[in-house]
This record gives sequence, C-alpha cells and structure tokens, in this order.
Amino acid sequence: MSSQPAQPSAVGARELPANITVLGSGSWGTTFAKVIADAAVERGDHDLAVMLWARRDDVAAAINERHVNPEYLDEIDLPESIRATTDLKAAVEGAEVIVLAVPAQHVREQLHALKDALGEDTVIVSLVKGLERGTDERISEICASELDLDPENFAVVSGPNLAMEIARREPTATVVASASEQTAAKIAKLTNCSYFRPYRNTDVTGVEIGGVVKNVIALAVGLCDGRGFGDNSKASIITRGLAETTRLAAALGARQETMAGLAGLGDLVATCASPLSRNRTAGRFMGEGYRADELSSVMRQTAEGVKSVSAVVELAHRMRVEMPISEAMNAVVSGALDVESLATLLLARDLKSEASS
Ligand SMILES: NC(=O)C1=CN([C@@H]2O[C@H](COP(=O)(O)OP(=O)(O)OC[C@H]3O[C@@H](n4cnc5c(N)ncnc54)[C@H](O)[C@@H]3O)[C@@H](O)[C@H]2O)C=CC1
Ligand SMILES: O=C(CO)COP(=O)(O)O
Repeated sequence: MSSQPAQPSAVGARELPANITVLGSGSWGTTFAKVIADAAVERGDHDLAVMLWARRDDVAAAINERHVNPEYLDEIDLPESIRATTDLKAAVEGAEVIVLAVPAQHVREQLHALKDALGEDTVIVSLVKGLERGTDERISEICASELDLDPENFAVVSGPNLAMEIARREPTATVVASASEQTAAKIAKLTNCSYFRPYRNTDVTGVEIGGVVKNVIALAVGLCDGRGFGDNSKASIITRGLAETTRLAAALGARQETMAGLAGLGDLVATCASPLSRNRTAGRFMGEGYRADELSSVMRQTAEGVKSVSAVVELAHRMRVEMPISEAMNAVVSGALDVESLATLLLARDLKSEASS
C-alpha cells in the first residue's frame, strides 16, 4: 500500500462547485439562491458563494445591505452569503453553475448576453416553466441552439415548488433532470437541505413539459374560481389536464411515468390548489372579466401560462396531439373566446372511453 496522501481529483479537491450564479432575483430565483446557501451551511461548506443577478439597483441594494428582497419575498431573511449585482457579465464571470430564473420569453436574450463569459464546463440549470413564443422551444432547446451547450451540462429543476413556502422552510420535494446522471446528482447534492429534497431523473423533456403545461391548466382552474365553479369542475380539469400533458410529453419522447411524478402530477396539484399560484390567480382574474392584457394592472409577477399558452398549442398542433383545455385557454387569452362560453368548451369533445386518451 502506498503511503502517499490522496491526490485531489482533476476537477479540484472540492466535490461540489463553489461559485454559483442565479440570473433573476424574483421570487423563485431568490428562494433558490437561499436553498443553495442554506444547503451549503448544513453540509459545513462555508466557502460557497451565491451571486444573484438583479435587473434593478434597488433590489440588488436591499439584498446586499439588508439581506432581504422586499419586492418579491417580503418578511424572509436571506443568508448573508448571498450577494447581488446588476452587472450581468460580472455576475457570470467564473461561475461554475448558472441558474436561469427569468421569464421564458427573456431567456434567449439573457443567454446571448452572457455567451462570451461562459466557461467550457459551466452547468446551466433552468428553473423556468415556459415555452418560447415563436419557436415553441423548451429552455433546454434554447440553451442548445443559443449556447451550443452540451446536453450533459444542462439540468432542469421542477416540481411542486411554490417559492414562498420554500422560503419559509416548509418541506418540499423536487426533481433535478439532466441527460447526465452525474450532473443531476451534482445539482441534487448542491440543493439538498433539511427542507428541500431533490430526486434525480434523466427525462429532461418530460420534466420541462410538466412544468410548462401545468401553468396553462392552472389558468383554467383559476377561471373556475373566477366563474364561481366548485371542486368537481376543478378536479375534472386537473385530471383531464394531466391526460393532455401526458399526451404531449409522450409525443415528444418523454416518459409517461414522469407525468405521474413530482414534476407532473405533483406540480399540477400544488399549482392548481394554491392561492399563492400566480397562474391560478391570473385565471381567476380572467374569470372575473379581466382581459389577458389587463393582468399586469392587477398582478406584478410572472404568470408563465399566459405567455406560453399559444406556444403550447402550436407545439401540440405540430405534434398532432389533442389538447382541448390548452386550446380553450389559448382562445380566452387571445380574446377569441369569452369566459361565459368557456364552461362547455373546456371539457367538450366527442364522447369517448376514458382509457382511450
Ligand atoms: N415563483 C415560484 O413559485 C416558481 C416559479 N417558477 C418559474 O421560475 C421562473 C421565474 O419565476 P419567478 O422568480 O417566480 O418570477 P418573478 O416574476 O417573481 O421574477 C422574475 C424575475 O425576472 C426578471 N425579469 C423580468 N423581465 C425580465 C427581462 N426582460 N429580462 C431579464 N429579467 C427579467 C424580474 O426582474 C425578476 O427578477 C418562471 O419561469 C416561473 O414559472 C418555478 C417554480 C416556482
Ligand atoms: O411553479 C410553481 C409551483 O411549482 C409556481 O406556480 P405559479 O407560477 O403559478 O405561482
């Protein structure tokens, strides 16, 4: 036996990355930064740095000086190891992991802006639950086309993850999916803490589609609230919503069992049940008579379902998949259908066997 001390591995002595950047300091970006910082403390890692990129100076200043983000996470104290900046290039310089937490329609421009500062082995983690309008691309596809990113360096984190509950340390599980088992395991370890339990998966498409379509279904459930419909209507929409999500995911090559897991059924239930959900809230406002273009006057935060529904429907047409609830929601959001006519349209199709679809 050699008496030589063990040599550090090629990637360095640390098992996990030390420099993490989160792009987007809204409710989920800030909360996710907190999860990473809390997880590091719990495993005794005091060298890990989390940098949050904020669009606004006042948000960055509040995080740096008072360790709060009053705009998005009122009442939550943030760990002092989280720093914030509005300088995108400085934020991503030297980052080993870059987490995307901006609305889907702005991901491509963000990636374009940071392209040159990206390291060869940088891992991109998406928290985003939307499709890009115009291309109908998922975030993994945008990363591949915009950055020429090796799929093994991409992961998506998705599940029943309402930001405010996690910020309050209420226990939740999630899914980390990557084409690389190793990348998924690394991100799972980086985020695992006493209140956040990640499960690994390699079905990136399924996990992304689950997160995107549940927002559209939550709009429909919100509409039921706005129209005064009860739990039978909502349970019917949730169940048939899961069926159409599963059809689309399967057509795109995803695994059906992913839709029965945390990133499918789990997230659908959390979002459709929670008054914290922005998508359900947006649906409720529309059910009460607001048009989609009036929503920004009553809610400040991102409701990805409103922005992504047309891309979901386009993708479904391309894949020849029937998605009647998404079709109806697209018609409402675009103004082609009024909410009074919606009740019959949401579930109206030719009568068929439940098992046949
Ligand atoms: N809030 C939640 O509970 C969860 C949200 N998500 C997903 O995470 C993503 C981000 O959502 P949130 O943090 O909740 O949104 P948010 O609305 O709370 O914050 C969005 C962030 O993006 C920034 N932003 C807005 N427009 C931008 C632009 N043009 N360019 C660059 N940045 C821009 C905002 O300044 C803000 O920092 C969404 O795709 C959402 O579906 C996923 C799981 C949970
Ligand atoms: O994705 C979420 C929970 O998992 C958050 O949903 P909302 O964007 O509707 O708030």
